[in-house]
Amino acid sequence: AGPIYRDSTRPAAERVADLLARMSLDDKLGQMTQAERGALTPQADLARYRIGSVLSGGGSAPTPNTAKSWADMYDSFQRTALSTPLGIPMIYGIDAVHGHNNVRGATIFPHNIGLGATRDPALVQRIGRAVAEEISGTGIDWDFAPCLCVARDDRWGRTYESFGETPDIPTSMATFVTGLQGPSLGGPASVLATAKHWIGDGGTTGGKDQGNTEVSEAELRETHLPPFQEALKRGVGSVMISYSSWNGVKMHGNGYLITDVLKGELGFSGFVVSDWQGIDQLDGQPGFTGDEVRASINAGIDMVMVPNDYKLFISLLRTEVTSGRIPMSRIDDANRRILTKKFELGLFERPYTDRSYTATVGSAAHRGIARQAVRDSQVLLQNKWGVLPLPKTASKVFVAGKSADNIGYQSGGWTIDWQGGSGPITPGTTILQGIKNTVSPSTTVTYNANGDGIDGSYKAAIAVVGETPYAEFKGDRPNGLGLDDTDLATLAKLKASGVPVVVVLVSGRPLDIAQQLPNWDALVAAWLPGTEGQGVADVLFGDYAPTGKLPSTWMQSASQQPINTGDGKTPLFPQGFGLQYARS
Ligand SMILES: OC[C@@H]1[C@@H](O)[C@H](O)[C@@H](O)c2nc(CNc3ccccc3)cn21
Repeated sequence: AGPIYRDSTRPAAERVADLLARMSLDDKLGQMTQAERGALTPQADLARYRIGSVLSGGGSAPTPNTAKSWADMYDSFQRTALSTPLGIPMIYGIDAVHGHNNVRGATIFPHNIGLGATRDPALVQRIGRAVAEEISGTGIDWDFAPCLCVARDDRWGRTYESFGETPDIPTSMATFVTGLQGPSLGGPASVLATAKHWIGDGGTTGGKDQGNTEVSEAELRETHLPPFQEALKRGVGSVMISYSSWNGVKMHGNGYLITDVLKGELGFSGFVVSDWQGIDQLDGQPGFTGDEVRASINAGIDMVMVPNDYKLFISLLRTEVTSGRIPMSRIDDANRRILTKKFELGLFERPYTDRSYTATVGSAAHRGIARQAVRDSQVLLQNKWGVLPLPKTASKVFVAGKSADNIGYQSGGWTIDWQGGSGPITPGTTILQGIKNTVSPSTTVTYNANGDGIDGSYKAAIAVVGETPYAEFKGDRPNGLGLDDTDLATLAKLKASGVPVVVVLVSGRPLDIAQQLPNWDALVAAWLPGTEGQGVADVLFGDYAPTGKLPSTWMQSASQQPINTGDGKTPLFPQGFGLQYARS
């Protein structure tokens, strides 16, 4: 019989204890180190430095970017990891935050704000399962999702990653964890989930990304904690620390909230991972130092997303340990947490890609789930004289707007590239294509992004407008949330034609549109629907009635931000608002 840690019939705790006893200090330090795939050159460094985890940052993909080459890449890294004396498998993490969004051809689901509008936790669980299958098909075992942020200020560039502005909606959508992991880790296509970002990322002053959340502990616990409690109840295996600060203290160095509250009071038994270069920010200077390594590890961080200078990290960590400034008990605790999840995931038994899932990437079944999610996320905000649903048999329909025929725009950030992109960046159905698929063969659909060619002969004009993609701090909008000049010009042209105007807003958050709204006959918030734009047309032409409800308060003006339900301010539309079609 081999060593206990290789015996899959033994409880994880026993296997961990046996393995830990066999590990050198270097083995242990390596397990706490996560390196970016592009930084691991030569790849043999993964073994030489006993690196325990690899990640793809946003957009960091193999060439060609196909599911098969992702799986081949994963297996190659894993083979290197297993070549070490103890053969501890590496765990690979990625941001699959609205589908396996770095992989070309993957199903791209609506971003979380749209899923919040569905108020359907069971649907979100099904989405988690579908995403887990696509992730598993590429070998990857760990998803840096769901973001359980409670976005309080729409000026924040990550508002679309939030399921809603009050804790009840993100809490209800923690079902995504169960979808990803399964009822317990290690089952079919089980992928480790990450509750992020601990804690208070959505509550910063002014909605500044990586800013300062200035609230009492009672407010922090009341508003930002409940979604994490639900994720813990569902057995979430990892928690990622927020870049933000709480009352001026960087979360990445906050021992009270990480160790005393998350691990102690809440009893979190998984492992805590930093954000990308998160520990570098503790001293306000670029790069990381031994002091920052010590402060973050002693605060309770178990694994550091370095992600590039892993040699320096390991060297500094070793010095902090041999000097006694980081106790060995902390190192062992971090290793126990990390190794427990690797054992529970079944990585020691099944370290390589299960190729039976590779064909699920972008499958019709998954795209069908995504299309349903798109339908259910549409929120009808205005519908004068019941202009919606549009008749499929209308003789002529005009479509305008920069976002009507653009997979990149309708998917938003975190799609193929970190910041997203424009045009046919991955296979999907644009909203325009969806419209064309829906109308009758005798209907003429004319598309012009700027609205050129509109005249009174059209039954209606559909203007698909809104935001171009962004992620994180690049999406912060401290100086206004209005439509851009391109969209305003398009809308003015349509208005001048006298034809009824149906506006479809493709955005990651409520926008400041109160002034323009009276000129529109109908308004549908489509959020960031992803690749299955057919779901928008399904609602516009009545195959499905709109059922979406606002997950966040819709401002009258950006000057009201932050504006949230119950704060006494008068919104344009309250959280929970959503019209239905008149009974036909
Ligand atoms: O992609 C890894 C993490 C992600 O899980 C976190 O939610 C997010 O806060 C996060 N931000 C970065 C920073 N990304 C980055 C991309 C290109 C250049 C520099 C930094 C990485 N990550």
